[in-house]
Amino acid sequence: MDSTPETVLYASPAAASGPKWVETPVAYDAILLAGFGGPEGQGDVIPFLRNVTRGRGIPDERLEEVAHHYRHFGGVSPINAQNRALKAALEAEIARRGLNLPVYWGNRNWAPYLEEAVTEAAEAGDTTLLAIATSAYSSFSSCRQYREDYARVLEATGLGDTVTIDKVRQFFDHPGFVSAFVDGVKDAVSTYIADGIPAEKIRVLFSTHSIPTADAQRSGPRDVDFGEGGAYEAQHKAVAAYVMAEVAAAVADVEWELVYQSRSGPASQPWLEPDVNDVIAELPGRGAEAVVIVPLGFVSDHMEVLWDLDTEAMEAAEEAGIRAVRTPTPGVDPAYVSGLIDLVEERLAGTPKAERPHVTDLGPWYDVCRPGCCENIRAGFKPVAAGLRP
Ligand SMILES: CC1=C(CCC(=O)O)c2cc3nc(cc4[nH]c(cc5[nH]c(cc1n2)c(C)c5CCC(=O)O)c(CCC(=O)O)c4C)C(CCC(=O)O)=C3C
Ligand SMILES: [Fe+2]
Repeated sequence: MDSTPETVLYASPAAASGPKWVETPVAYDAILLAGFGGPEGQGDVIPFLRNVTRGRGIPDERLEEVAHHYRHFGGVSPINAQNRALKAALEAEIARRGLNLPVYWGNRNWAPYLEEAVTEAAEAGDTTLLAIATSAYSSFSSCRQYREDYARVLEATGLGDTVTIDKVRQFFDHPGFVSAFVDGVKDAVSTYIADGIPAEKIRVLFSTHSIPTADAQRSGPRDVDFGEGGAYEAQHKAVAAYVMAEVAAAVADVEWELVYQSRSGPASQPWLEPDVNDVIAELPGRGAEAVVIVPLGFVSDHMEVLWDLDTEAMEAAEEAGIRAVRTPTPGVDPAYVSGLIDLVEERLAGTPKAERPHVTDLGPWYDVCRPGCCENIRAGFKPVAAGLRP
């Protein structure tokens, strides 16, 4: 493993002194909505995949192999349209609350890029930015990689001395994020029961993106032991347990498990398991007649949801001969949108940790990532923004 020490470039004054929770108000000028990005036509697919795998020199022939699900949908990922809708919904909520906070939207891997968003903000005189990434949990891919990209963009634009970028806490257990999942599972279980399927024959599968086990172990702060799957797995399990307790109180007690999807990378490298489709195939043998698939790791219906769940997992359920339904992602659900603005307001107000909403014992999560948090086994440490100076 690369043992280069972490460099935190561009830590804001709020993050420089050392609290894990920023309890002093910070007068942010604007929100930076940071998305993953996706192609919007067949011609975009390979250049997009080159961006996703930047710096790893993967030949185009290999990229074409992972392009098939984009090709199937005409080369268009739904993710940019979803982020446009989210930006509009956030702006409406900000206006409703009478706040003065422009929202600049940019992606890590496709236009509009983060570079453009940060440049536009700086030109408007908005230099103290609070980032909301469309990613709820802790891991390299869902947290640190965004922070590396903020640093890369500040470096590339030469705005490192002018612009600071902080981030809202990972919001996996914020009630606004969790609400759509609770409602979705309640509805799905009630519908099955109304159709005459007893609760004992229903299984709920919470599905999230698989990641290399080495990354999972390093997810979250280094100085806390979250067990073998790191903070990433612990966060998903805690949220799923919360959702199922709500379902048990309102509808019925149903068995559940956490499963993984969208594995990539070489077969020799261990990734988190079990795979959603393998578990679905086993369900009839375990006495299940119906399955509820919950896209717990995803904020909107992007390609991983449409392809890996709505296409592949649904096929697996059909082959297994069981009923299956996929519950909604937060998308632009009003509870989610308003929860994201609550996350911004707690930073503007410096709300004490004890007053911050969270539905699991793991939260509320840190405003400022600790040094070494969410390390990536493959790349070691690249410079990051939104961190605590080590
Ligand atoms: C944890 C996680 C999230 C959730 C957090 C978040 O939302 O950020 C996420 C989101 C997404 N991942 C996406 C797409 C891709 N992810 C890839 C590759 C990878 N993802 C990984 C993990 C995650 N990924 C990992 C460990 C890899 C392999 C190593 C690497 O390459 O870093 C590849 C390369 C090809 C391949 O390996 O399959 C693609 C094309 C899209 C866009 C979808 C759309 O277009 O609608 C989104 C939202
Ligand atoms: Fe991914």
